This record gives sequence, C-alpha cells and structure tokens, in this order.
Amino acid sequence: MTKLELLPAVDVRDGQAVRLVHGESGSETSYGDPLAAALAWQGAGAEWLHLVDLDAAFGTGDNRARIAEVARTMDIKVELSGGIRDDDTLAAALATGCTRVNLGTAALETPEWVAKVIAEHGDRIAVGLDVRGTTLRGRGWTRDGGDLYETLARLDSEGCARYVVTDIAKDGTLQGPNLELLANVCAATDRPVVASGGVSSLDDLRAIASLVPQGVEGAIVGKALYAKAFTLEEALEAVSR
Ligand SMILES: O=C(O)c1ccccc1N[C@@H]1O[C@H](COP(=O)(O)O)[C@@H](O)[C@H]1O
Repeated sequence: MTKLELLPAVDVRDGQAVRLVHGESGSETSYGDPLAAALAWQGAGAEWLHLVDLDAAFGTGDNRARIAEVARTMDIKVELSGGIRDDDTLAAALATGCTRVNLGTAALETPEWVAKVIAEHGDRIAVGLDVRGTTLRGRGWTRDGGDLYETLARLDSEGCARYVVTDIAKDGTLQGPNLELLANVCAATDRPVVASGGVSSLDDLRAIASLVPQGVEGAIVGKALYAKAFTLEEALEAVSR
C-alpha cells in the first residue's frame, strides 16, 4: 500500500517559525529560527517541508527573502504557500526551486488567473482549501470565499492537480484531524488530498493513513511536532506500513 507522506510545517511570521491556533493572528507561539526548524525536520528524515509565509497570507508584510533562503537550502521537497496571488509572487515562489506552491486566496478571488497558472504549471500548483464547516476562507482565513464543493468542482474541471485541505476549527488545536471532512473531499474529487489541521498523536496519523486508499496522499504536521507530542522519526515510522 502507498504510504502517507508527512509534511512537517514551518510557518513564518515576523521572521520567526511560529504556530497559530485556528490560524488567528495574535495567537502565535514562537519556535525560533525558521531555517533551523526546517533543517531539523530534514535531519530527522522528512521528505517534504510545508513552508508558509504567514505575513504574506495575512497581508501584514512578507518574509519572502527568509522563505526563499529556507526553500533554497533544503535538499528535500518543499511546498510553499502564503501570499502567492499574482504573476510576480508566483514567479518568485517557483524561482526558489520549491517542488510546488499552494494557492489559497487566489483560488477564491481570481479564479481566471488560477485556471491559467494551473494550465501553465500543472502539478507545481496545488490549491489550499481552508474551510470552516464547508465554507472556504481566504485572506488569512478572515474572509468567506464560497462553498467548498462548488469550488472543488470548478478546480477539478480546470485540471487542478491536488488539494491541501485544512479544517480551520482544528488547526493548531491538537484536537485530532477532521476525518469526515477528508473522506468527504476524497469522495468529491479524484485528485490527491493533503490533510492539514489537528494532528495530535501517532494514532491521528494512522487514522489519516487509513484514508490513503480513498485519496489522501499526505498530512501536514505542525503543533504536535513543536510541542513534542511525538518525534518526526516516530511519525515516519508510524506511517511507514
Ligand atoms: O497555516 C496557517 O496556519 C495559516 C493561518 C492563516 C492563514 C493562512 C495560513 N496558511 C496557509 O496560507 C496559505 C494561504 O495563503 P494565501 O491565501 O494564498 O495568501 C494556505 O496554504 C494556508 O493554508
């Protein structure tokens, strides 16, 4: 059976690696230098890094130079997100050598542009479906952006290669993933899904891994790693079979 990919997260705000609760600005816990965090996950055996520019996502500036430095330094695959909303920000993100980018707000606000870049860049483009219930949220998760399943159908028809699905109510809470949401999204699309939000234990990772046959490809792990609920080595071992 295909194993679940794990993507340890490094979210950068004001130059620091941070974790938020429910994605709320102001709820940051700081974990220091983002490059040190990324190198630690790489050293522990990660095959992927999920790298987010939170200031760019919130519209409070950006960490573009720092993010580019991290992305360029990694030997592993990098999924890059936050504030990638137009040709310039997309070109800068892709120029870091990241494996793929994850578009959020743009998929809600500028669908024609997203359709164009999906056509141009194929599987280097993923779309982040950040949801409360079944309502999508953009601009740092502060604004409603339409219905999850209508948007998913549109993006599917445009050839979107993969989705990163975040339950905002779970994100940063260590309360367990929303398995029902993940199963429902997998039932609605034949594209791979990366799960995000709520992972708190190795059992949570095993539960997400049980959805691999339905289309879940990977899981983003943030707070649980920083809070040392388990090590990345233990997590990789837990999903290796
Ligand atoms: O990851 C977070 O905790 C987060 C919190 C609040 C807003 C965004 C967050 N992360 C990711 O940012 C991109 C969306 O950025 P944009 O809308 O394209 O500018 C997306 O991957 C979110 O999951």
